[in-house]
Amino acid sequence: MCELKAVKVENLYFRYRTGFSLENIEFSVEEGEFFGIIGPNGSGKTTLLKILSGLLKPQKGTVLLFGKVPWEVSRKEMAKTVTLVSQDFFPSYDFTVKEIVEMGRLPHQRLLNGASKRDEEIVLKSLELTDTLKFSSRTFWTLSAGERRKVVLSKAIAQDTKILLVDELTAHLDYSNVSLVGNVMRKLKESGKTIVAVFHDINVASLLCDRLAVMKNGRIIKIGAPTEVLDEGVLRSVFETEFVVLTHPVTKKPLAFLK
Ligand SMILES: Nc1ncnc2c1ncn2[C@@H]1O[C@H](COP(=O)(O)OP(=O)(O)OP(=O)(O)O)[C@@H](O)[C@H]1O
Repeated sequence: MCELKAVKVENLYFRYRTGFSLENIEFSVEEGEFFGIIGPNGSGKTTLLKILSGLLKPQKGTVLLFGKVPWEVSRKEMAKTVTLVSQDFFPSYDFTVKEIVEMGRLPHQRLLNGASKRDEEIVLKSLELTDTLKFSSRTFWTLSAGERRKVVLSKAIAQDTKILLVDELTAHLDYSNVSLVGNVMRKLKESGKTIVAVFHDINVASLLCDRLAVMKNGRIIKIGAPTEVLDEGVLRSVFETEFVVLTHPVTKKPLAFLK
């Protein structure tokens, strides 16, 4: 019997009214896999994540998350299956960090019942994991961009979905926080979560991901292990600039540098 894929996309076509389109998108992600998406600005990476999260509906093709079509299940069921850690999270009220992370537990609560002791424990653990517990009583907008990024990730961790979609995992983070967030993602993967993440830093993608997809002009150009994708020829044709690819002396993963 064929095992259910965490993510399965077939023959996907999506077009914005302004003209940009995603075409012939086909890939699948195994449960527990860390799948990275790289590609130039405007190649369609965020649009693809929004489709996977159910925020946008494609005009053609199939999208299945554990066998279910995102826009055909209830919002509550979706919110237990998948979460999108987006670049643009703008709370409309000056919530505290703790209140933001508590929002991640809402899909698990019954109307009027409020937060349980377990919800509280999960919120605290999520804050601890990303080292944001120290900010828990500060309001979201008093934090730096990098600190806010980690809070939004904490909220997603508290939501405890089977799939995490992460747009620009390391944007605004310094080296110690890239390392911290990388370790958090590894722990999530070890606990069985499926992660699909967009990266601008292809070397961080190489170090963290099991497989990578490279996008250009709304199409997937190549999918494979980092060693197959971080190839000088592939990178040159996708980013239209020269690269040199070396091997990380410790992890043996490929690392790409501008020539
Ligand atoms: N809501 C929208 N309406 C119309 N066009 C859009 C919309 N959102 C994005 N686009 C366009 O679709 C294209 C792909 O955008 P998308 O944000 O998916 O690219 P990306 O690969 O994530 O880019 P970046 O690396 O710069 O974040 C771009 O040309 C963008 O201008």
